[in-house]
Amino acid sequence: MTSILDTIDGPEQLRTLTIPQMELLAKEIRREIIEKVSVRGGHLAPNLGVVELTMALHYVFNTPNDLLVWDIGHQAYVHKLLTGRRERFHTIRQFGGLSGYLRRDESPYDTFGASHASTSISAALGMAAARDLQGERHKVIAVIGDGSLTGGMALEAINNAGSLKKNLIIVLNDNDKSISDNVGALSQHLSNVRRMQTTPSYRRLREMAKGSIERLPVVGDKAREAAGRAETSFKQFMMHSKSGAIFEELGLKFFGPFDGHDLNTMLDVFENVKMVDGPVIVQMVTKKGKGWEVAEGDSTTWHGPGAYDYKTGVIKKNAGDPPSYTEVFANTLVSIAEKNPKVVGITAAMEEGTGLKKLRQRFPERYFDVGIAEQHAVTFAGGLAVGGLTPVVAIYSTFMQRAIDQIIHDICVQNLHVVFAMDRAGLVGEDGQTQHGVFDIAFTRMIPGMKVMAPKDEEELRNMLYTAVALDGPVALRYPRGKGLGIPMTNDLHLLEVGKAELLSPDTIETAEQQDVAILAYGSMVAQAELAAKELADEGIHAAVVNARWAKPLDEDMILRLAQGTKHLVTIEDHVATGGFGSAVLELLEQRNIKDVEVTVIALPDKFVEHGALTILKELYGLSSAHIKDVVRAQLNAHTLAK
Ligand SMILES: Cc1ncc(C[n+]2csc(CCOP(=O)(O)OP(=O)(O)O)c2C)c(N)n1
Ligand SMILES: CC(=O)[C@@H](O)[C@H](O)COP(=O)(O)O
Ligand SMILES: [Mg+2]
Repeated sequence: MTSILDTIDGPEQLRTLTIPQMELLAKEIRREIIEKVSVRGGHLAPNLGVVELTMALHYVFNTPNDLLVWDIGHQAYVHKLLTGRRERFHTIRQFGGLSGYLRRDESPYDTFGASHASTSISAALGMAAARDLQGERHKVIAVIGDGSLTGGMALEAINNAGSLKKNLIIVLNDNDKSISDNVGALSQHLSNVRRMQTTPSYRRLREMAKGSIERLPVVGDKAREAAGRAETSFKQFMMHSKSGAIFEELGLKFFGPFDGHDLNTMLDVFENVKMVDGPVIVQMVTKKGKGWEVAEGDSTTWHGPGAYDYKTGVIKKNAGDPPSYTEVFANTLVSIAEKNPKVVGITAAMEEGTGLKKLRQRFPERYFDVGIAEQHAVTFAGGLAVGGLTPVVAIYSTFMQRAIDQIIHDICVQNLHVVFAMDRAGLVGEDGQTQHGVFDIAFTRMIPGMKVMAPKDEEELRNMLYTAVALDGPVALRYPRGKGLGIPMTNDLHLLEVGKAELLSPDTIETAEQQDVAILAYGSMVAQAELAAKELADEGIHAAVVNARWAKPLDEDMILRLAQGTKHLVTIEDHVATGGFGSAVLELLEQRNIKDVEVTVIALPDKFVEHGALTILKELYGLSSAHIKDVVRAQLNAHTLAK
């Protein structure tokens, strides 16, 4: 039997449906998402929560002429299904398939690329300003979550919108959740607004609203018919109620809260809001994970699960996998904090992802979730450091990009002792171009006073964190997404010497200098370098292997000795070539005027790397032992030919 979803090539078909048909479609969309996402994982609960909201938006607004701007875009799967991407939906987050976020090059309905939070209002306001300057008349609608509203950019944009007075509709998708529980005073305020919905005074207002539909601005017949009379009229009251006072004070009109799963209400509200002049905020209350019990019951676990069995609701796990770098980091931080009462941890709304939840559980008073506010997190850490504490700021590499000036201006210029623990460094796989953490060596290494390191495995991560906490001044450390190498862990923690690399093979620097080539590997690339060297030895090619440990300060002595001894260097890192570890090695050779050394830098090219399984991406971009071997052979062949 043909489903309604099968008949939807775009919003124009959606707009021909009746409310009962739309309700059926909502069920089909949920089933489609639950089944397709189960294969490789993805952002499940956020999408189940916005099925009706997305339908209502595309129904009422004339997309893509009216511009719909989603914040983050992790909740845009329904939007994709309704805008001509149903056929390819099963490819989502896979190499060559649909992106898990929004991309302007994927569809004209994706008006603004995203995946980092809190950008939608700024982008939408810019679009509204461009529209007005050019005499155009379309609507611009930003859809932002309650979590994303905690981000500074969103608040900066509201500040700007309140004074610019452009026609702009901001839909607040309020599910009372970030990935974990939402935090902060604004979130608390929204909870209070939501609570009004069930208070007696609200119910009284609702009663009063009955029968006064004639006072509404003109609405389309369909929407009027579809709308519940009480709810539609109630909006009029809410417009001037105190619930959104904080926004009204800033010059925006506030409507809500409304039930974000009730199509009748939403169609009417959006039809009305369309006709309001100036910037407006509409609060839609939704439930993360809506429609699937398991996800509704634990939306944090189901925010972005890996593959799962959609029949049983069990997330697939490989038994016996080594602990992840995140887990090792989190456990180590707790044991360091147990001995050192000055250590505190900061997360920007990522207590699960960074593992900092463990610190919260052990030392709640020494744990700070500042919301999606990376810039604030860093400067807040600066304040903690001035106050005599040792802050460890745990932020994914990609999100740390947000806070480059805070790192420079607030921490490094003042040489404050703050530890930057950058998880998800390197390629992250399915999350793709915006989430790969491939710029952090460059943006930390360039700053005076910063120390920069990366561990070769999870055991070394423990010692690096221990070292970083024990040092003084700013220290950055990066480690990858996913499981460790399965190295047996010791209970000891020991200090690493600053700027000292580890020669892995051969045993002494004197022998290493005599090898055919030296492979200098940074962080998680060390394992590939060791493998390559082992296999090259079978071919009679002898390679020294170095675990670089530090991108700043470099182990200049070791690098120079190997360069001058072997005359062949290969560097490898999971980071862009520009400004990375290899770049640092080249700068050193240039500064010392060493010219007669052949150096090949294996690193990511000057482009945004697409999404896909890590194995595919690493192979494609040469972050593999096979590629190291090819490079070494080419260097040595060229050398032989030149002789
Ligand atoms: C700058 C930034 N920091 C952190 C994240 C990680 N992150 C992804 S989704 C999310 C929660 C967003 O909450 P909300 O906006 O309420 O959306 P919901 O998932 O509840 O629909 C976070 C913190 C991000 N995408 N961007
Ligand atoms: C949307 C977003 O930014 C996060 O949900 C991100 O996808 C999390 O990545 P991890 O799965 O690596 O924690
Ligand atoms: Mg939310």
